[in-house]
Amino acid sequence: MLNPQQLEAVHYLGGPLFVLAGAGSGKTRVISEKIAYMITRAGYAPHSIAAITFTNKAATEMRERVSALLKGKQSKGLSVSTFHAFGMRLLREEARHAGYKRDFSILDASDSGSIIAELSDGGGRESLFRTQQQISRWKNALIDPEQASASAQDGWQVQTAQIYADYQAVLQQYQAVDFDDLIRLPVCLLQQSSELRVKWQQRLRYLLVDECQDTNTCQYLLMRLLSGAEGMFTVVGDDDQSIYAWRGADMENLCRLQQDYPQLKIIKLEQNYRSTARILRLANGLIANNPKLFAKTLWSQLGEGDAVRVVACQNAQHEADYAAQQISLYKLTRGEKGRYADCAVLYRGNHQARLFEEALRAARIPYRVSGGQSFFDKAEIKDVLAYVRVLANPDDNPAFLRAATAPKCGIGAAALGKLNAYADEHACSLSAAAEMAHHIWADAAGKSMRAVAGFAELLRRYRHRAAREDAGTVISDLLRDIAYQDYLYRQADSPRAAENRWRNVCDLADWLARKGAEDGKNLLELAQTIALMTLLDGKNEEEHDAVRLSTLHAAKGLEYENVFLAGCEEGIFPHADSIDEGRIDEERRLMYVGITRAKRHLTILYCVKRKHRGEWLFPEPSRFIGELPQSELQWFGRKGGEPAISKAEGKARLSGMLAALEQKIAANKHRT
Ligand SMILES: Nc1ncnc2c1ncn2[C@@H]1O[C@H](COP(=O)(O)OP(=O)(O)OP(=O)(O)O)[C@@H](O)[C@H]1O
Ligand SMILES: [Mg+2]
Repeated sequence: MLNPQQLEAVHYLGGPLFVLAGAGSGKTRVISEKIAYMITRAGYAPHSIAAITFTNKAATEMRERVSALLKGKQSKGLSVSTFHAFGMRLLREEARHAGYKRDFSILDASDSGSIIAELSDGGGRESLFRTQQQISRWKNALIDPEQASASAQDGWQVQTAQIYADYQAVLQQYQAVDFDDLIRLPVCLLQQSSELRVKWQQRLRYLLVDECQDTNTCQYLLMRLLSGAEGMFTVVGDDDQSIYAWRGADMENLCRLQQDYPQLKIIKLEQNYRSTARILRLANGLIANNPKLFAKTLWSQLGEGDAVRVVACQNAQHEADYAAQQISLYKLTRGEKGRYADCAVLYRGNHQARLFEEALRAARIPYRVSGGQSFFDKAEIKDVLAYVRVLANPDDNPAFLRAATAPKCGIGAAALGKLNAYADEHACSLSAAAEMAHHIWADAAGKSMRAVAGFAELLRRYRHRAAREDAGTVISDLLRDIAYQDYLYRQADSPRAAENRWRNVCDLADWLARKGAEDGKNLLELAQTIALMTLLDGKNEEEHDAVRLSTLHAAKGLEYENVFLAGCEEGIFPHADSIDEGRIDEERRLMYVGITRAKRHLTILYCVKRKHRGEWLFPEPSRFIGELPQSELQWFGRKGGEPAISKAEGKARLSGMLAALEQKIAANKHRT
């Protein structure tokens, strides 16, 4: 049952609406319920509604939720996606207005990083990162290369503006866009053409945006352009959970809403349905240390709940073992009802994941990592996807290069150089140059010539098949024809490593087959879908009962019964860079996000000793622990406090528990 404020938000369709509320107050739920209400009661056709979520995973969840609420009524045509996926859809449809083909490639951060590295002369990783960030910032502020150059403040900016101009030219030549373009280009198109604006505004009668505190200026503009002057939208958000300022998200956008839409209605939600009263008091106590943009209160009816534990661990190994052991205990003491998937370990940086993975593996606890190195960043996956990309978009030269060299098919550096020269001279793509192998090499029997012609023929054949046959068949035949498995075994350090990598490739092939069948898309059409999935949340995984290991950033919007906040130490969380650069408020909001993921059980972990670059450091506990209402905390392992269980003791207990669990499972099997 929705509460009166939630109902009001669901029913209000009279103009722009902003639902401003703290964590766990049902903002996301309001969006799902509102979509269902609009379709079943208010006469909106599903295809006239677009909902925007922050991650692909959130979009999947929302889609499922809405279809459950619709109880069989059709939701076909309803768009629930991230800003980037939405932008891609628009751009695909209007590609020619932006000088692109429909099948443009989408480059991820590392692809665009390599292009930028090639365009800039020298400089280390640090300087490349700065350049890439600056270009991204310009793009998000809708500043084009000429404007960037005109407004450059110093030598570095002048140089970077030049790289920006070259970079854009290369993207155009490759028929590729980067992630920023997926929002920027639609915004430019809609700004420039009133015809397109009207077309899209008429098509989308209503827009709903979740997590709007994290939209950047470009995304905000897209929203405004799509919803027109009337502002037919509902946005929901929480200024206390704004954690993407470093990527250009701007809380000012929340204030801008009020200026841009004087008729804006604001509804506040105050009841939290997620967490116990004690967890909420901690969250409220912490965030009170930040300056307030909007005043909010949050209360819960879910009872006081357990004390929140703060555990001083001896070192990072101990921290990981402790979490693993507590998770076993949690599962064991709840019998049938206990699920690993109700537990999450959240941390500030990806590098913290490894020890938890090892500890969970040792304790035979299934887990999933999110927000970490994406599945799609693995070399073998990028290799296979390079084939998919170059099949979909022959102009994608980086994909051509990667595909032509992994596995090696007899095309050496010299041959590639020759191809490149031909492509430059004739202003064509490498794929097109490869088709001309007979012209480029006079000797028809030469090895290079045969290799290049063979590769061109392979691409041609598969391009033809990919447009007609189902994705699964095409990809598995392709893998066989290029002997990719043999290549992995030749390349890898050990057969085991090769086996793992081949398993990843098979996972990808299975997934492509399934996704293709589900969405009715062929391999060429899937290419763009895949590119988008690398953003933020990696591969869409099948849900099964597994502990979630996640960065705090990637945990936004989610909830778990039992949450462990790991590495709460000065330098780690808050992060050393944020301390140096005075970005503590944003780190505090991140801590607020972490605390409010917990429904019932919350454990805060820190290490008194941690190895950093081979040296032992003795970090201070995070200042955020000190800012929490101390009477709500129960300490373990601190001098004079209750001891955290020692490592040896923990291991002994854990193996005892595992044995008991195995017995139980065996007994169950017997019975059935
Ligand atoms: N009226 C209600 N009655 C019962 N449960 C509710 C109600 N509204 C929301 N909930 C539940 O409360 C939990 C939190 O809701 P939701 O995720 O929508 O909150 P949120 O405001 O989006 O949180 P966050 O700020 O973390 O994104 C969910 O489990 C949701 O199903
Ligand atoms: Mg939410």
